[in-house]
Amino acid sequence: MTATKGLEGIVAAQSSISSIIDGVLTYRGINIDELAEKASFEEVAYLLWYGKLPNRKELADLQQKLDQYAAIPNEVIETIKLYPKNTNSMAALRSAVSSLALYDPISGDMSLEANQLKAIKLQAQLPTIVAAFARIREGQEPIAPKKGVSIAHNFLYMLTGEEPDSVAVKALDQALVLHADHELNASTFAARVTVATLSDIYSGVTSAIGALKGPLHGGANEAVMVMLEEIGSKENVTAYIDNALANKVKIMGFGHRVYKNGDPRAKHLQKMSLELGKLTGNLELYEMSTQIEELVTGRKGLKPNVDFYSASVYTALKIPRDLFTPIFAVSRVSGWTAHILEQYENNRLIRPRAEYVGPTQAAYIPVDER
Ligand SMILES: CC(=O)SCCNC(=O)CCNC(=O)[C@H](O)C(C)(C)COP(=O)(O)OP(=O)(O)OC[C@H]1O[C@@H](n2cnc3c(N)ncnc32)[C@H](O)[C@@H]1OP(=O)(O)O
Ligand SMILES: O=C([O-])CC(=O)C(=O)O
Repeated sequence: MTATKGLEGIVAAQSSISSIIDGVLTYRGINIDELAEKASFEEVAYLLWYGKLPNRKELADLQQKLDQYAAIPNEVIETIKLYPKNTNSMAALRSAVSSLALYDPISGDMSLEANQLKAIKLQAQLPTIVAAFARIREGQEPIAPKKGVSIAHNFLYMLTGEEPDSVAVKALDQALVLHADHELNASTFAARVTVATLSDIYSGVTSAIGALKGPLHGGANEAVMVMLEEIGSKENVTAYIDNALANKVKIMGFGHRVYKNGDPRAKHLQKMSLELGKLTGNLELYEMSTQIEELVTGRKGLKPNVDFYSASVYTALKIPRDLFTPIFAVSRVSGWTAHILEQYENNRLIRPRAEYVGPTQAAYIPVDER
């Protein structure tokens, strides 16, 4: 038995949710480029869960359910108020999402209908949790979700208490579409491993949030912003990148396990970053980012991934840096839950083997003789 480090190239599940074939990403067979231009995030969530785009009535029914479940239990709000104010935002999200299960009377109901409803509840409630956490830590009261608006609109409204402008809503909606699913990435795999024991959907999503938090995965979008802030201005880019590469420091937002010729989502985020930069009259972050891209691609052949330009996009939307990864979770919960439903549909325990490399035939030495 020989282990493959990082399971690179190992096909560990069958799935009909999203595909990456020859560098092209599709959700249920529809090219992400088309979805990014034309679809709303709610349509995409429906597509991921049910395998087809919703008609008007199906979309209206989904919107009605999202409205119905967007408020989070008061007990969850009260516990968020007890979290340390400077706690990590993904740790807060992980804890709050885990606690949702305690107040959901159907959390242990494993029927398909109950699990489909729990997927919608989680999708409705994650944005409310992230916005509530962001306000509570600032000493502000959380804002109740609005009815009849998109998740992107509602999130920006709950964050600020003000009606967001349509450009910001459109940009966030598009970012949510681009982050919704991505085949067997680490957090989705964590979710599938968890529920393959027949544990519940809340356990699966809690595992997934834990996996997304790390900087080699979703946490990279925040790390990109840390890097941009450290660099400070365009004049410093070359020295910073040269120094990082010379010291074998990874440049956040570059490289990918599957894409070797570029991540198809990155170009959409780059375009958004440019457009938002022009609109806000501040192109500094966009220009620094393109300069970094030129250097890293030129020196190492590495291309930006989905996390790279999302940092400047979210900053242009005035979203605090440590909410970038929670926003990734707000989008990816659609994909996680779709994968969890798919796993339940044709389940088998996921239990690979390890290549043992430790000592063999070691003797037990009594404690007083060690
Ligand atoms: C939503 C997402 O999860 S997208 C990914 C987000 N993560 C990041 O942006 C973090 C930075 N990138 C990385 O760490 C990696 O490219 C990963 C984790 C995305 C992919 O990792 P792997 O497929 O395991 O590639 P691995 O880390 O083994 O890298 C292969 C080689 O490229 C180098 N490399 C990979 N990414 C980078 C990078 N961002 N900067 C500098 N060098 C890099 C590695 O140092 C390694 O070089 P070596 O062979 O000389 O040791
Ligand atoms: O697929 C991966 O390994 C990481 C990624 O890009 C994602 O989860 O969106």
